[in-house]
Amino acid sequence: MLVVEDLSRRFGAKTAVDRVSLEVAPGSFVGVIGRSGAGKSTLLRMINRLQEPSSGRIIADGVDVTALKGQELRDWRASCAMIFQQFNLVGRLDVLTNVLMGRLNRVGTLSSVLRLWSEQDRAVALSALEMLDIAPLAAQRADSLSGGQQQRVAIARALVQEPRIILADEPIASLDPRNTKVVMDALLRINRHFGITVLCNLHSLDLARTYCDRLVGMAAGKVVFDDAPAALTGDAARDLYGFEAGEVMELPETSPEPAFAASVAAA
Ligand SMILES: Nc1ncnc2c1ncn2[C@@H]1O[C@H](COP(=O)(O)OP(=O)(O)OP(=O)(O)O)[C@@H](O)[C@H]1O
Repeated sequence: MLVVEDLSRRFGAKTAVDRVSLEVAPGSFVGVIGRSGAGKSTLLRMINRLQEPSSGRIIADGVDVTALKGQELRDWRASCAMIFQQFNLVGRLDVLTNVLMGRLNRVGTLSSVLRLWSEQDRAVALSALEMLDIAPLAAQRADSLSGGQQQRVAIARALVQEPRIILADEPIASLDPRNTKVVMDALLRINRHFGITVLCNLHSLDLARTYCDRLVGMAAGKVVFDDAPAALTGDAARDLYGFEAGEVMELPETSPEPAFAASVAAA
């Protein structure tokens, strides 16, 4: 269980995240939604400790993550892998090497400097690429791939870290609709297959309702909605997004269809 307790982050006079408390069950697929500037990225970055909280705590399976230092902090970062909008691959390196970078915390310093990967590490990386249907691209330079392919490489790199949690910060924001579906399907597949908890910042409410089994809505740093996607009625979306609501979702006249994720789980 991941527990966020009364977590805040201030930047000068601005409170980006304001006393957020959440409990995230293992294996869930949680969408974090809200207007630009609501505090979604700052929340995810604090969970990974890329950003230090101003106050509050993050507890993972009873361990106070906010107090971790040194190797324990590095281990925590490896166990909650981040996926970014801009993929963050090394463009001049091939796909397999980019994926192997996710194993860096598991090999010795010398091996990592010399990039001496074991056969086992290569096998793990290749199987992650197979899981994401991009194994034939293993030898290609990362910068020769499409955006959707690059994001799948980034997900494979996250997967070989053997994380408990994946924190995806607007992972599809720079992708076209076809690649958006491929990448969201890939995240859902690894969530269901490995039971990895996914926290995913999403701008599109329609995508959030389609893929997530819980939605956390943020406004001005606070959690203002926390419920199943089916509870996100047009009125709730209007409360969350105000006049922008029509831009981020098809506003339903009645209750929305059950989430795709729920129907997959029930099948
Ligand atoms: N490093 C920083 N320095 C100063 N202010 C910051 C910093 N990071 C974030 N903020 C501010 O904190 C608030 C929340 O930002 P954050 O990026 O978490 O929002 P968001 O919901 O992820 O937005 P978006 O959807 O646009 O990414 C914003 O007002 C932002 O300008």
